[in-house]
Amino acid sequence: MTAKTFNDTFLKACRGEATEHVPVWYMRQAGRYQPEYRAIRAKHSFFEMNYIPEVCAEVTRLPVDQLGVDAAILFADIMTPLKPIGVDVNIESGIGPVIANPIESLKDVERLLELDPETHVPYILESIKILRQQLSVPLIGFAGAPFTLASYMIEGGPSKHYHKTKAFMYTEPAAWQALMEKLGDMTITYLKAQIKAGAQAVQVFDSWVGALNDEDYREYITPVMTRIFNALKDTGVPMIYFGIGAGHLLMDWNRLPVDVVGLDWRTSITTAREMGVTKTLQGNLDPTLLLAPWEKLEAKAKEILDEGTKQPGFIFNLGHGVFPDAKVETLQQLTKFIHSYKRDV
Ligand SMILES: Cc1c2[nH]c(c1CCC(=O)O)Cc1[nH]c(c(CCC(=O)O)c1C)Cc1[nH]c(c(CCC(=O)O)c1C)Cc1[nH]c(c(C)c1CCC(=O)O)C2
Repeated sequence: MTAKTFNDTFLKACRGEATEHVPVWYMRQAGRYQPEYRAIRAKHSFFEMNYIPEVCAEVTRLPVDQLGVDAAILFADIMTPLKPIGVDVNIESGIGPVIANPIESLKDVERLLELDPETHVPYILESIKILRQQLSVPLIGFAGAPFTLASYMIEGGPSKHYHKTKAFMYTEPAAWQALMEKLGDMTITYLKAQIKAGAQAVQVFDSWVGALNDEDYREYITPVMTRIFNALKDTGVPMIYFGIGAGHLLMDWNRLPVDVVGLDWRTSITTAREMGVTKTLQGNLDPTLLLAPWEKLEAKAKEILDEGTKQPGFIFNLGHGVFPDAKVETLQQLTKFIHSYKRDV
């Protein structure tokens, strides 16, 4: 087997450098829309797929081989490191994470263990090492951000309005502070361990932080996010920060010591630039468009490419994860289209 040359387009774009083609990867690029994934998932629970490094590596590679994307993202979940520190979480198909022992008080926060990656998540580190031997594209490591993790830990599962989470934040400030500190420490330790094992970029998912207004974001979240990104800066590995419905927070994000901002589909690239966002951008096709006629999908993808490539260093992605009813062929066609895109000058 001859080793393919390493495709570093994604890493160059993260650093804001010009690239030969626009790099692309998709959030939730490994998942139920793939028949091969469904076949493996039929044999294992979600966490079992995490625990067996060969399975984890196989599922991580699936979309790279099948779609030809420019980066792989480790197959795990934002909940993966919470289980060994004392969160009784399960991933239920079609629902998401469900937690049997939600956090209700400072005592519950104090009960959480400190993450020791070598003993708590050795299988994650092993999967990364295996993948680095096999991949010819960069491997993205990731973690959930404190607010988003806390929302599951407090609500006990998915939520619409995060009212328990926000009520806890407002009424139990000391417990909230302690929780943010613990989750901040955990995120730093976990991502440092992933980087040491070989992750070449990291994405921090703050999917639900858009539930906060900008003042609350600054008071309750900016300190912990600043601490996380500052602690990882010395690794030299590009850092991406992503959230949904967070257009009103973009200027706060632009001030964080992070390299790349991930946009959802609600805020166009042009709007973000007009607001004053100067960071490298990643995004932001509405994943529902994967279900639309090709012409409509292509037109929107072209618009995003035209806007994104106005400055060097742009990464194409979806504005949120691939849905289970998307078609592999559509993602293949989209990837080809992005790779063949040339900017009209
Ligand atoms: C909020 C969040 C979670 N998990 C994640 C986030 C942040 C990104 C986002 O906002 O989507 C992150 C995540 N989850 C998963 C990955 C793996 C890598 C990849 O993107 O391919 C990543 C990066 C696998 C997964 N995580 C999950 C699946 C589906 C599991 C299955 O097969 O049943 C996958 C492939 C489960 C999960 N876990 C979570 C949800 C909302 C769900 C989906 C529920 C469902 O649709 O069934 C929590």
